[in-house]
Amino acid sequence: MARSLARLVKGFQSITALPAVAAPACASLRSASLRTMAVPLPFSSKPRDFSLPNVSWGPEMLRLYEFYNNLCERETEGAEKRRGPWQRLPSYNRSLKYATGGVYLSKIIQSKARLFTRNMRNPGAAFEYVLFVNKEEQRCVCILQAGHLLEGPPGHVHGGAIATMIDTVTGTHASQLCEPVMTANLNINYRSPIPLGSTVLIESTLDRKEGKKTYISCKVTSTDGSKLHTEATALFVSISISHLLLGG
Ligand SMILES: CCCCCCCCCC(=O)SCCNC(=O)CCNC(=O)[C@H](O)C(C)(C)COP(=O)(O)OP(=O)(O)OC[C@H]1O[C@@H](n2cnc3c(N)ncnc32)[C@H](O)[C@@H]1OP(=O)(O)O
Repeated sequence: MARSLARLVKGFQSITALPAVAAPACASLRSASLRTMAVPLPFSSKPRDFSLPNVSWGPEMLRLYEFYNNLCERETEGAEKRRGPWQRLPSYNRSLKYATGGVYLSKIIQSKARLFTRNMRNPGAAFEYVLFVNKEEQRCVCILQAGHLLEGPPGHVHGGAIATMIDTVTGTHASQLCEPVMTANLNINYRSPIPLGSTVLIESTLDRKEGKKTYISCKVTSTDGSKLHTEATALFVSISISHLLLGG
């Protein structure tokens, strides 16, 4: 147990040493940058990246994915590929498992733990989404296809499912800007229902940062932007790892 905890602490130290990226999101970024540096990988076997296209994605979801994915790379005059203004964020269902030492924590806490939004086995049944971040503009865009298990009012998406996605998008965005964070406050105005099975855009923008506090605004719209479905504001507070381990 003592050795496990030591490895765990070491693992978290290596994760939190990364600037401006939350632990789950930084896993892939770290592995990518470390791979190019030929340093031993701190992460275990290949996790499934849930934010890549699968058979359940409809034409609108795929079209928007291609649109933002193309903005992740730009071609220079010499046909050389360079990093574009946007970056796709990979997404895993076991955040802890893929960080050094995290596997021990996931055993200590609960080995069956899975990220809420990524725990459906059936592709397309619930939350199908991909996030892109634009660090220059300090904004995030999520393309969401809402599956049939998310029903609230007949034929429409449950308000709690919408809140979950807003929390996920704004929380991921805040995590990109500072250390690990937790949601302190989330205010939501539901303006028009979201048809079940439809694809929508969730856009998050940074309002301001004040010390430990990050304020973010968010809106959910139809993919052509003509229909506003939901508006929200969120406050995230930076936390230390001990806040998670010791419960605040
Ligand atoms: C891998 C994929 C990633 C997906 C992302 C998913 C994101 C999901 C994020 C979540 O859902 S987190 C889960 C839901 N949130 C919680 O369970 C948080 C529970 N609350 C806490 O743990 C603590 O209350 C909290 C960390 C939010 C704050 O505790 P602290 O002790 O760190 O803060 P503190 O009390 O020192 O306050 C710091 C500042 O924040 C302010 N503050 C704290 N809570 C507030 C609040 N609720 N409303 C307004 N202001 C608040 C507080 O007034 C103060 O302002 P000042 O610095 O100006 O004095």
